[in-house]
Amino acid sequence: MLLLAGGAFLATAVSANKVGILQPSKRDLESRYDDQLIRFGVVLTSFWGIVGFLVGILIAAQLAFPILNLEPYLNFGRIRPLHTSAVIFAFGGTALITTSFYVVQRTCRARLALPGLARFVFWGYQMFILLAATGYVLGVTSSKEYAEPEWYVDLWLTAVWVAYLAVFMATIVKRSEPHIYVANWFFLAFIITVAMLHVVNNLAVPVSLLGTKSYTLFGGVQDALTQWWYGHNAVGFFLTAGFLAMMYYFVPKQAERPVYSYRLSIVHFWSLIFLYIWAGPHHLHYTALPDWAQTLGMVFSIMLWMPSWGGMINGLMTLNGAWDKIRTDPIIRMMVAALAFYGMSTFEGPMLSIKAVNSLSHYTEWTIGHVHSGALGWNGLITFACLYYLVPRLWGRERMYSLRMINWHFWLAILGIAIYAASMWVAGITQGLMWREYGEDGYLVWSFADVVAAMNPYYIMRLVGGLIYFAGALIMAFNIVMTIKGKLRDEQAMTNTPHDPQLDRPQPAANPA
Ligand code: HEM
Ligand code: HEM
Ligand SMILES: [Cu+2]
Repeated sequence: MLLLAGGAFLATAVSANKVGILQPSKRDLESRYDDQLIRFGVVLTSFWGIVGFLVGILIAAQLAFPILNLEPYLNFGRIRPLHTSAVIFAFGGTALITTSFYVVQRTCRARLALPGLARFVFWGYQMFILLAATGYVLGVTSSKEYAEPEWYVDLWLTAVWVAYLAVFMATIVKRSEPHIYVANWFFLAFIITVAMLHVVNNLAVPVSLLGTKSYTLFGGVQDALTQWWYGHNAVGFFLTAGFLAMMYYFVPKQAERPVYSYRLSIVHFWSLIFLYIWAGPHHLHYTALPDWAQTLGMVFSIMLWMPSWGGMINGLMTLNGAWDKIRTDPIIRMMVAALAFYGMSTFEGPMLSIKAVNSLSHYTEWTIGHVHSGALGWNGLITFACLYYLVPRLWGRERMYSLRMINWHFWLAILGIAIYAASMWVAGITQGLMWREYGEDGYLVWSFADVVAAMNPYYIMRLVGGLIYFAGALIMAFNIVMTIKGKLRDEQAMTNTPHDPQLDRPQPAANPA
């Protein structure tokens, strides 16, 4: 409450003083598009990424070295949701709002509608992040995974989100381009579905008006089903539909090719949307949920493989005729890797949803490996690539400060993901097999504590993978700062046979850098 009051005070002060954070700046009023929020968004996305990865590293270290559980504010139970919210909602959410405001203006050839409300959306969402994060550290939680914020934060986010829908829709309505490009379809599906999921899953009765505690409206297995209807579709519409929207704009742009198949994009859009909504019960296999509902979740998950790969194929095939760019353009290479990880995790997901497989994988680190091959590989890499696309354009620079640093970022990220995912896959399958191993006398061979101890080396490996991934993100942050400052690193081209016109500049004979 104090934070809200402080935020409102700050907002009033800032807008009264016309600092230009809450109003379009002069530069943006004169330019064709309203890009002020997008510049803030690019910086904040990088910032939240670094924060979120750092908290991920902290909890990874806590699992490897339990002595790092610092009671009460920094114990694992409070910091884990801080990590998941920081990466999904702060890093991912800011990236989505930022890119959606950028993309909708370009593809509609219209300025952002309702500029005042757009500023409320942007800064109000940052306020939501602060409200949620402070709550977690203080032990305020609704205990619903990925929906941990308590009722007062939920209400605030509802207001912000309705405004977001209004700004986005109004911009589409006033478009001067008759066609609504497919990226906007995906963004709209993301905004509308997240609104529905958020409102229904967070229906709750507060205990008191001035207290933080509330109780959910649902009970028992209904609560579990509502929660995973939400949780699964948070993956489907936040981490997938929204990021596919980014993919559909930035991959063709960077590749300088039209999207491979417009028809495929429409077909996989509608099938993705209709199938995702039903797959949630795969999170509740072998629970009190009726068996038919579990099977339903499994069947829809397996069908989901196809529209998912439809998106991957459409993205990859957009490079038709420009495949050499993978060698010459590190941003394209990052996009291709992101799509490959999207394909991998949407193959693994349907497999995990098969009940026989899930009986081994559920509750194990395998799930964590699956999550991070999607999160680090797909969401992380596609966001980094979009940031690299945006920064030079938003600040009017020729290119990023250093292309070679993008290359370093790429390889560090790939190495980090490989170590993270591989260690979790091995850990998870080991864990699952140890839990179910019977001896000849019919007793379980391993006690629970034995299995915990067996995980330790993998936890340390995962920590190393996370640190490497993080190092790549630090290089990106440095690269972005230098680009914004207007610096250009004098460096040799990535290859001697350049394709990208940006690389066609005459190169010095020797490498002075
Ligand atoms: C340096 C990078 C990262 C590290 C070191 C890291 C580490 C971790 C750790 C240690 C956990 C807890 C695992 C457990 O309880 O067994 C976790 C959970 C999670 N992380 Fe990350 N993470 C990183 C990046 C990300 C990113 C970028 C995202 C999403 C965009 C993400 C999403 C999640 C989610 C959704 C969970 C919960 C998984 C579940 O409950 O099944 N993480 N992470
Ligand atoms: C066709 C697509 C996908 C299907 C069918 C699918 C299916 C599954 C299944 C069966 C689980 C394990 C449930 C359990 O045993 O508890 C799971 C967990 C998870 N998946 Fe996926 N997955 C898909 C794609 C993705 C992608 C692309 C991402 C991330 C970008 C992702 C993020 C997650 C997360 C965060 C969890 C952990 C939820 C939790 O327990 O906290 N999934 N998924
Ligand atoms: Cu799911």
